[in-house]
Amino acid sequence: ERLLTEDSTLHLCLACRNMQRAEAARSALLTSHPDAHVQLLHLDVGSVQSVLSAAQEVKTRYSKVDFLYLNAGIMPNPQVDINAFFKGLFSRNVVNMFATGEGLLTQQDRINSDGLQEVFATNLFGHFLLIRELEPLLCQAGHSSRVVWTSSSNARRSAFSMEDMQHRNGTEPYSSSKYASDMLSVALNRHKNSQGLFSSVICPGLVMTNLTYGILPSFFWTLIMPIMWLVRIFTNTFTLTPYNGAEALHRLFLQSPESLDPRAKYHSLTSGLGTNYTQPRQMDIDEEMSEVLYSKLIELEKDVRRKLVMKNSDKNTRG
Ligand SMILES: NC(=O)C1=CN([C@@H]2O[C@H](COP(=O)(O)OP(=O)(O)OC[C@H]3O[C@@H](n4cnc5c(N)ncnc54)[C@H](OP(=O)(O)O)[C@@H]3O)[C@@H](O)[C@H]2O)C=CC1
Ligand SMILES: CC(C)=CCC[C@@H](C)[C@H]1CC[C@H]2C3=C(CC[C@]12C)[C@@]1(C)CCC(=O)[C@@H](C)[C@@H]1CC3
Repeated sequence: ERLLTEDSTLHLCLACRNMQRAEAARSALLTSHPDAHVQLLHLDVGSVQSVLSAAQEVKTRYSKVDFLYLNAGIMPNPQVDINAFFKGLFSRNVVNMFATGEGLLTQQDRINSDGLQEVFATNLFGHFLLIRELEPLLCQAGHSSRVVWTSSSNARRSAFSMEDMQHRNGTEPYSSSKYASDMLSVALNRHKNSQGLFSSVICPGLVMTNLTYGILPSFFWTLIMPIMWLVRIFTNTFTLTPYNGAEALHRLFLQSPESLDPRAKYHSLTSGLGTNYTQPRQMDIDEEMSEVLYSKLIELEKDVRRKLVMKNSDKNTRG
C-alpha cells in the first residue's frame, strides 16, 4: 500500500501461500490504486519444491526484479515466561525487555516435510533458496537490485549456534532464525554487491498482527493498549500498527543502495507522540561467522536439491 502511494506505476507481485488471502490483499490494493499492476504468485516459502516452482514462474513472468521483500515469518506455539516478565519489570533491563522480548519467549518447533526445522525453513532457508534461484534476475550488469529481510530486535547471538544452525535442540528458534538472517544479509552484501545486489535488514517493532495474536489473545492486547502507549514513551519500538511497522520498509525503498549500511538493522520506530521514523542500529555480527553460515547454507542447498531429485525420481518410478 505504501509503495504504491509512492509510485503507482510499480509492478507488484504478492507471493503468498494462501491464495484467498492474497486475492483479498490484491483487491484492497486495487480499491485504493485502481490502475496498479498487482500480480499474485503461489509460494510456500517453507517448502523447497514450492520455492523452486515459484522462482521458475517469476523467471517466466519478469525479466528483472528491483526489490525482493522477504517478509514471511512464523513463531509457532509461543510461550510467555510470566515469572521472567515480572522479574524483568523490576530490573534495570526493563526497557530492553520491552524492546526485544529477550528472555520472555520460547517456541515449539517441528520438522517439515523436507526434513528441515520449520522455523529455520520458513524464516531463513526458503528465502535464501529464493534469492539463489532469482540471482539471474537480481544480479544483472548495469542494474542494482535490493533484498530486504524483515528481521526482529528479538534476534540474539546467544540464541544461535553454528553447530545447530536449524536450532533443532533449543527453545528459541525464532530468535535464532532472525539472527541467522541478519548474518546472511551481511554475507550476501560481501558476495553480491559487486554484482549489483544489495541486502538490508529491518525490524518493524512490536506490531499487532496474527503473529502477536498467537502470543496473547487479541482481546488481551486491546485491554492493555493504554499500557502499551505508555511503554512507547520509553522504547519507541511499540509501533503497534502495520502502517507504522512498515516505516523502515518504506524508507529503504526511497534510499539509494550505496547509502545503506550493510551492518545496520533499520528499525521502524514510533515516538510517544505518534511520530514514525527509521533508525539504523549496528548489528552484533561477526564477519567470519557470517561467512561460515553462508558456506553452510550453500552446502545445505546442495543437499536439499539432491534429496528432492531423488524424491521426484522415486515418485516417477512408482507411478
Ligand atoms: N508482529 C511483530 O511484532 C513483529 C513481526 N516481525 C516479523 O514481521 C514479519 C511479518 O510478520 P507479521 O505480519 O507480524 O505476522 P503475521 O503472522 O500476521 O504475518 C506473517 C506472514 O507471513 C506469511 N507466511 C508465513 N509462513 C509462510 C510460508 N511458509 N509461505 C508463505 N508465506 C508465509 C503469512 O501468510 P498467511 O497469511 O498464509 O499465514 C503472513 O502473510 C515476520 O517475518 C515476523 O517475524 C518482526 C518483529 C516484530
Ligand atoms: C506490554 C505488556 C504489559 C505485556 C506484554 C509482555 C510481553 C508478552 C511482550 C513484551 C515485549 C513483547 C515483544 C514481543 C512479543 C511480546 C512481548 C514479549 C516480540 C518478541 C514479538 C516478535 C518480535 O519479533 C519482537 C520484535 C517483539 C519484541 C517485543
